Amino acid sequence: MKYIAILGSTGSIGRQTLEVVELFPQRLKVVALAAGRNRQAFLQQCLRYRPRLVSLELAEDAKWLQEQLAGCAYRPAIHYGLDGLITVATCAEASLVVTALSGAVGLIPTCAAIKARKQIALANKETLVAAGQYVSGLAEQYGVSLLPVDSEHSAIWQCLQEENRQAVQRLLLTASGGPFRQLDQAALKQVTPAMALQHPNWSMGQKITVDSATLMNKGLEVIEARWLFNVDYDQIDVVIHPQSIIHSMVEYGDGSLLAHLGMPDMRIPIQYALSYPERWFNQLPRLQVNRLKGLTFEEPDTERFPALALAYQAGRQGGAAPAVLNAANEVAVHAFLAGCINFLDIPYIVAKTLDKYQPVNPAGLDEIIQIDSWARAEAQKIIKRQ
Ligand SMILES: NC(=O)C1=CN([C@@H]2O[C@H](COP(=O)(O)OP(=O)(O)OC[C@H]3O[C@@H](n4cnc5c(N)ncnc54)[C@H](OP(=O)(O)O)[C@@H]3O)[C@@H](O)[C@H]2O)C=CC1
Ligand SMILES: CC(=O)[C@@H](O)[C@H](O)COP(=O)(O)O
Ligand SMILES: [Mn+2]
Repeated sequence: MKYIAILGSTGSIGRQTLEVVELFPQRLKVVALAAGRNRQAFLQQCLRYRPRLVSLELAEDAKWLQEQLAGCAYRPAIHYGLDGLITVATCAEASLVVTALSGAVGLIPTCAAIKARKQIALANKETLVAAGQYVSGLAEQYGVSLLPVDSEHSAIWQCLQEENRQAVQRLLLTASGGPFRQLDQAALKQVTPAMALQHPNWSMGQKITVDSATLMNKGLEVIEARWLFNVDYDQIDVVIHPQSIIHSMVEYGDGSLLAHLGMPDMRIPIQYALSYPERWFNQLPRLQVNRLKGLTFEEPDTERFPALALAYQAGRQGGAAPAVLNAANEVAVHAFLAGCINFLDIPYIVAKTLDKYQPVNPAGLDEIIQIDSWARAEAQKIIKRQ
């Protein structure tokens, strides 16, 4: 039996993780759950999975949950806030923590889980973008594996052969291109949040869906791949593949390309991270290769979608530049969703925040968090000046 804690259980990845848990009741058990503000959904999850330890973002919601469960035989320990996330991430009973929070809020609890020697099923890519060097060093120090959940990274992980690691030439991340792949600059300026939230192939949380539309998601994934697989940026390429059937590829030095194909269904990579090193049978819908109409590929256009180039630039610059990129992007996406800025302002705000940043090599987590806060404040100032 694997005992699991989930950070972000009410979100897209969190809910799909619980679906996978339901497929394997003899093998997976939920022992701790944490969520944000969706207290109704969280209450239902608590009643269904009966984790002993739970947490919500706000104290008032934790109190509300306590009241809802007052008459029940089931009485979990209820926490809240950042301390609550850390408590769930370090839950004594859990051997594996699924990090499914959205944004850099995942960084501190993930580090706490690593220090508590939990295996990490990592969906929260922003953790590795903001602090890739620190987090991968910490994982090595504590002998903890970072098991990829992100579909592209799961694909690469499955195409990497340990005996051939030296022969890897490059990683090829596929990108759908998002809903605006074929729009010109003038049309991009006019797109609304509702349009940006219509991903062509995947149903996901709001932040990552907007990131997919700007191609920032692929930029964050390039940085995530650099740290998960310990490769140089020169060895990571992005190719647009609008069908999202090939989830990524690994090119070897002899000219062989290994690709991972599957339905665009996050339960598959989530299950693999939970089952690893085993591969379990399931009844999920299968990819019918004979029914595919065609798989196509294009170069990404970084003129129309500059976020991808910004992420490569920040990644190559190193130090705290990726943390700045990530923080500014979180603020800009939030402002776009709130209707305060237009779609093209997102990469503009990220670029301007990076311009203001004085390069530093952060000494540790505290400094990374300080720089993250600084970048958020700078991005807000730029938005106010718009
Ligand atoms: N969705 C997908 O298919 C994929 C997602 N990812 C990555 O996985 C991560 C999660 O994405 P996704 O599931 O789409 O995101 P969602 O927005 O759907 O879910 C985010 C989760 O985090 C919780 N949360 C947010 N802020 C806080 C906080 N301050 N304290 C406690 N809980 C909080 C939310 O709680 P609540 O809703 O209760 O407020 C929710 O449970 C992201 O890093 C994303 O990039 C990677 C690949 C695919
Ligand atoms: C499902 C998943 O892993 C997402 O990160 C997805 O890849 C987003 O799609 P894009 O390829 O459009 O960024
Ligand atoms: Mn992905």
